[in-house]
Amino acid sequence: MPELVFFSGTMDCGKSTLALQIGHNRSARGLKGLIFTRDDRAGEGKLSSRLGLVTDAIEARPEMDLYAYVVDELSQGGKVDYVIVDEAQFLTAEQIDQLARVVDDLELDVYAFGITTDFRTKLFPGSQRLIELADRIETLQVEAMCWCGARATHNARTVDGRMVVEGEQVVVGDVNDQAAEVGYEVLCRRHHRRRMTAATARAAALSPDVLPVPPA
Ligand SMILES: Nc1ncnc2c1ncn2[C@@H]1O[C@H](COP(=O)(O)OP(=O)(O)O)[C@@H](O)[C@H]1O
Ligand SMILES: Cc1cn([C@H]2C[C@H](O)[C@@H](COP(=O)(O)O)O2)c(=O)[nH]c1=O
Repeated sequence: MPELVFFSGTMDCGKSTLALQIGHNRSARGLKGLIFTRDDRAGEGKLSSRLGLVTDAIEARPEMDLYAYVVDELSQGGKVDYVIVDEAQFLTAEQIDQLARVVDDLELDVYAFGITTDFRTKLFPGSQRLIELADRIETLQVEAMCWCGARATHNARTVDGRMVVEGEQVVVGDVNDQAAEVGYEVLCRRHHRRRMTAATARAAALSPDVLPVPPA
């Protein structure tokens, strides 16, 4: 039975790597997939992993009808056995409905990869619709970690090194990019709530207020 599967997790937990692996294993068996993405860090029409692998992909612009695209491909004699979508959080709710239609009417598996919540802990529209419609939601097994060692469950945004909780929902960026004005860091919920990034935790540990006081 074909499925709409949502592989979700924080930033930097291996989603794009898994997307590339699923595509690789299927193409090794002669299957042909369509790969969509939107706003990958590597640029337009690319699906890239931090492990260094990158592949060409179809840029899923907001106005694009993904169901119609797959139907067009098939009616022009193209072979499509499955569909992969990376950065699925950026898709519109309508586009997720179109993906569900690809599964139900064209009987193709659709594997969607994305983060669920933004830097304010609010759902992205694409992720919300995937949670509503997916046959299966898979949490990535390689867990990203907060600086405290706990499993990272939330994505924080930093601007000039300081964690922020207001701003545009979409700003393409990366974790561990010291040079960028806007950066990201994955945190556990406790430290996201306290707005405590690795840098602020380090600064607090060095502050005289929390240094052990020697006995008088
Ligand atoms: N130098 C490295 N050696 C081993 N694994 C790495 C290295 N750099 C990144 N990774 C792995 O790649 C993961 C990020 O993969 P990626 O597919 O880009 O994540 P996502 O798409 O979820 O943001 C990291 O969690 C880590 O497991
Ligand atoms: C939390 C958050 C992230 N983004 C952007 C930053 C990256 O470009 C992508 C996530 O990519 P990854 O492969 O999962 O690392 O999303 C954003 O625009 N807004 C946010 O709140």
